[in-house]
Parts: sequence; C-alpha cells; structure tokens
Amino acid sequence: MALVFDDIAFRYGRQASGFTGLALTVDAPATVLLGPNGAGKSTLMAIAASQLTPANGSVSFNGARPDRRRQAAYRKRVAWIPQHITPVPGLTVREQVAYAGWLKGMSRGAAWEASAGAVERVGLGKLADRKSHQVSGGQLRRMGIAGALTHRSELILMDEPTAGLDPQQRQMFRQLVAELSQRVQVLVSTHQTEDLADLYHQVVVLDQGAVRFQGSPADFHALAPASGGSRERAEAAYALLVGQEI
Ligand SMILES: Nc1ncnc2c1ncn2[C@@H]1O[C@H](COP(=O)(O)OP(=O)(O)OP(=O)(O)O)[C@@H](O)[C@H]1O
Repeated sequence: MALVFDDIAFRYGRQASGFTGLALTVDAPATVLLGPNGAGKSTLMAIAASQLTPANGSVSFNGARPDRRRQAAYRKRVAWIPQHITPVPGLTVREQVAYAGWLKGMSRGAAWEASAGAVERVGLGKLADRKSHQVSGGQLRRMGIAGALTHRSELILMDEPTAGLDPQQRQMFRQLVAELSQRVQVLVSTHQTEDLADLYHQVVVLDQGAVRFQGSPADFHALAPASGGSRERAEAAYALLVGQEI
C-alpha cells in the first residue's frame, strides 16, 4: 500500500514558501513525519486527505487519485484525523463515531453496528454513551480514529495526535498506533522523537516544504554520533537535519 506525492506544488495565497516539486512515497505500515513548526506537515497531511488541492502534481493512494468524481471513494479509503476534532452537539461518542461511518456512505444500521467494535478498539468503551463535547482532547482524537475504523479506512493520517496530551495518554496513543499499524497503514505527524524505532518503520523529516530525510529509524539514528540512547540519537539526528531541537 503506498501513498504517493508526485511533483507537488502548493502555497497558500501569496506565501513566498511552500512545496515545489515535492516527491515522496509512504509505503510502510507506520510512518512518522517529523518537522519544526511551519515545516508543512499539516499542509502535506491535508493534501494527502484531499482537503487541499495542489497547484501542480498529484497525490494517490494505491494508484487511486482524489479527482473530483472519485474524491468520495478516495476519502473512504484515506481517513484524516486533524489536530482538532469538533464534537457534534448533542451526539454521544458512539453516535458521532457511527455518524462518521454514515458520512462516508455506510447505511445507518451498518455504521451503528460497526461503531461498537471501533469504540472498544480505541479504548473508549466506557465513554461510548457520554456526549462527545464532554470528553477530553485526547479522547476526541481517539473518537476520530474510531470513525476511521468504522468505515474501514486503509490509511489513517494523524496530525499531531499527541500534542497537548499527558504522558499516560501519549503512551495509550503509542499502543493504539502499534495495534492499528498491524491492520491499516498509519502516517503520524509529531514533535515527539521518543522511541521511534519501537513504533515506526519509516521516518520522514520535512523542513521548509522539502523532504530532508526518508528512511528507517535505524538509518535516522545512524545520522547522529553513536552515543546515547535512541531518543538522544533521534534528537541529535533531527538537529543535524533541520538545525534545531524539536
Ligand atoms: N491557512 C493558511 N493560510 C496561510 N498560510 C498558512 C495556512 N496554514 C498554514 N500556513 C503556513 O504554511 C506553512 C506550513 O504550515 P503547516 O501548518 O503545514 O506546518 P506544520 O509543519 O504543520 O507546523 P506546526 O508543527 O506548527 O503545526 C507555515 O508557514 C504556515 O504559516
């Protein structure tokens, strides 16, 4: 399974920088996208999700492109979990998860049925009947993932899923990503370099709209001097590539 960015050009309005001729293939079960603030991570995720359209070039998932007539089909396969998930007023967690499935074309019954297992898989079983506006930011993001599982996405894009989470919730996310990547492809953007090797098969470093590195966690760590633990080496490698600490 491969997400392919081919010769992408994109900029916001009259912004001076942006993507020019960006080429990237993401084909590992779990890939982490690293980069400093403003590197373009969210923009790249939004292009992959077909929320933004590049001025030039194309994105495809397993050969399928989100052209106008095929956009709905593409979005069924590729789910996007943005940084901020908006609770739908009045809906419970499970109802909002089922609603996500219905929005992607499932029947109400099928979406409701599938939502039960999806809510359990992300660890929200006990909160299934709580109103979605009454759960935390981390729980909302897990609810978003449950929606993607309900309509059986093949690729889940998670934009900074651990931002603002406490260490316990971050750990829960790591477990979730590890489980998910056994069944679906996962692309995660994050500032956290901790234990990349345990979780991800591929590391991509983006800076100023350009790919600075793509390779295995071992190759990434090998960029740094061979001292310290994997976290220190990841931070050193990152600093070498983009000239700053995360
Ligand atoms: N809607 C927008 N309109 C204009 N410029 C934007 C918009 N969104 C982002 N940008 C600019 O585009 C560049 C890339 O932003 P993007 O949000 O993709 O970066 P990022 O790597 O996700 O950053 P962060 O880690 O801070 O979320 C930045 O210079 C940003 O200021």
